[in-house]
Amino acid sequence: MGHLEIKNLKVHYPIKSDFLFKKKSLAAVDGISLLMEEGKNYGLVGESGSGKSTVGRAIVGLERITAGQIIYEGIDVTAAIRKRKSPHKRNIQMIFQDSSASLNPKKSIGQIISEPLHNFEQFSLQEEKKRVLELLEMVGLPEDALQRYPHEFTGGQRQRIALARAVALRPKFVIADEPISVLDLSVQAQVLNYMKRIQEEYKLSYLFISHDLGVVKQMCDELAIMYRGRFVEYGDKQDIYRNPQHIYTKRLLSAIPNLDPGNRELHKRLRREIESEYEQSMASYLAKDGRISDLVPFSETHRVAVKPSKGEW
Ligand SMILES: Nc1ncnc2c1ncn2[C@@H]1O[C@H](COP(=O)(O)OP(=O)(O)OP(=O)(O)O)[C@@H](O)[C@H]1O
Repeated sequence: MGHLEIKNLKVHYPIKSDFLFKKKSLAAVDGISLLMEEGKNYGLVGESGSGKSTVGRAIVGLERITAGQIIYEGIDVTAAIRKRKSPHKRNIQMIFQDSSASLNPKKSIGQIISEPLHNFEQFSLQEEKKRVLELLEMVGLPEDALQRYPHEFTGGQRQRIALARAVALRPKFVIADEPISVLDLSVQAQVLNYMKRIQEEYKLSYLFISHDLGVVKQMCDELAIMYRGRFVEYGDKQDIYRNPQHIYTKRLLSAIPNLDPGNRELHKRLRREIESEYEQSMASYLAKDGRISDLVPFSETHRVAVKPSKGEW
């Protein structure tokens, strides 16, 4: 079984400093590690600005890494993955949130989907067309989509086109960065269904990036909760939903709208825990005249024990 490992990844962006000669940087990702096994799905969840997209982009080689390693099948690909035609790219692909930016408006759907095939396969024209049609069918689009352009499709259809392009080379890992967050609810479910179906067929793994714990619940086996460039909690999905350890995770969970009736009790419990933790930290903050950052102890990563799960959450 293949695996993709991220080891102590850091991505720091240089920022302007008030002082001459003093360089400052923003730690968008500040030392995260994750081991992804082929066939399993992973969720990366956090608020806007927590560093999720930067992690995804770094894994596929779109960011300059400050420190750390990307290891695929035991091989350090950190430098190689940054090259446009790196052979590792065929196994690690990405879908972006905004399809109007990620699909070139000047290229037809046929050209867009066949691009990775051009770069990595030695197909004849006929073979290439056959494969593109196969991919279109997989994402539920008609043959005549081949000659049409991205603006002629809805947001949901464009994400399906992006999905077809991402899986054209049968990659082992697909990083999906908020792939459905700008779509209507009914369309969201449709795109997720195509993603699931393709996963079953290709046995690939998704790293599903989202700000919404409700969405990743359907898609992932394991979850990492990210806050200010670090993981504050990592573990089995069921465990995290049933028994979140970190106050930040509790806050994200308690913010999920429309919880099923069975989970209202959990909601209430989380709210009580959040209030009590907040009061405690406020008391200790006032007692020792600490810094604001002492208010909530966000620095520690909680590992949730992986227990056998009893039924769906
Ligand atoms: N190219 C860049 N240069 C400087 N700072 C950046 C750059 N890209 C991202 N950042 C900053 O890094 C931090 C993390 O950004 P990132 O986009 O990874 O977060 P995110 O959790 O994916 O949020 P969102 O869901 O809003 O995209 C933010 O503070 C952002 O402003």
